[in-house]
Amino acid sequence: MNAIEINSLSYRYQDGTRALNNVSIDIKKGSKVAILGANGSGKSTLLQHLNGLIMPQNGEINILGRIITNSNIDEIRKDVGLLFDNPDNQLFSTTVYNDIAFGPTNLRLPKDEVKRRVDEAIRLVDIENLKDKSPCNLSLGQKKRAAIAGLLAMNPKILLMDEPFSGLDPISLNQFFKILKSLSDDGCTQLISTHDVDIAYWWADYIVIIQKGNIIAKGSTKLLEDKKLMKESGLVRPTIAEIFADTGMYPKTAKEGNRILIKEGGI
Ligand SMILES: Nc1ncnc2c1ncn2[C@@H]1O[C@H](COP(=O)(O)OP(=O)(O)OP(=O)(O)O)[C@@H](O)[C@H]1O
Repeated sequence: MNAIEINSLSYRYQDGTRALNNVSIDIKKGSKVAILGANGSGKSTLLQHLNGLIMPQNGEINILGRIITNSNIDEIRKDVGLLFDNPDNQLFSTTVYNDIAFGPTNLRLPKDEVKRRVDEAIRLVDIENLKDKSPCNLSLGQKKRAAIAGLLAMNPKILLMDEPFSGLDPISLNQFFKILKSLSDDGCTQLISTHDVDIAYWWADYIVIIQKGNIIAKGSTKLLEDKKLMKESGLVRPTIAEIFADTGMYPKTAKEGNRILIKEGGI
């Protein structure tokens, strides 16, 4: 069953910029999707359509069995969380705690359920020490974590993340993927927009490559091994794919590559 079906979606900004051209994508429930493309290729515009921040001009979007319209978008948003590339667009309350509580409070959940969800999100993202601070006074990485906690407190069925890795240190990044893994185990469908082919290669189970608003390829992570396609899309092959090119071996991470070298190379 598909979580998201995008059919012939096109979008032109008011100044005439054509940001999406006839985009069609089906995304299975529970899948991990990386949307890759050069700067200005249309990744953010596409993600913003999926929670109704931008409404379709042409074409339609079906989210968990409902075609997005002005009348059902508030309902649909309860199931779809969007992590903005700039967390300043997401954080606006006086304290981190209130910010995380904003979404579940708006759902009119009982107070003790709001508190339970906020406490759990704070624990998961490990920002206990920041909960009474003003979001304006946080570092970029801390803001990102607070914004992620706000989304987690909404229990989204679909999580959209626009460039989520920027500003996260290696420990936070590791922790971020652990959170995504546990959400994924619960069936949450996840979409990430990124230029990071290395992460997309090991993390994703479905790849969408977009160029100047057109989908030029979609499918398995094998696409990222295609040197010509990567060049055409303004991307490069993942480092590990480059190292193992033409060897008939396809490790996804440095750790897997190292294991192969020790085994095959007799190191
Ligand atoms: N508000 C806007 N008004 C006019 N044009 C816009 C607007 N927002 C984006 N665009 C244009 O739409 C196109 C797609 O932009 P978008 O932000 O979706 O790309 P992106 O792939 O997310 O880029 P990046 O990787 O740089 O974040 C670009 O040509 C951009 O200049």
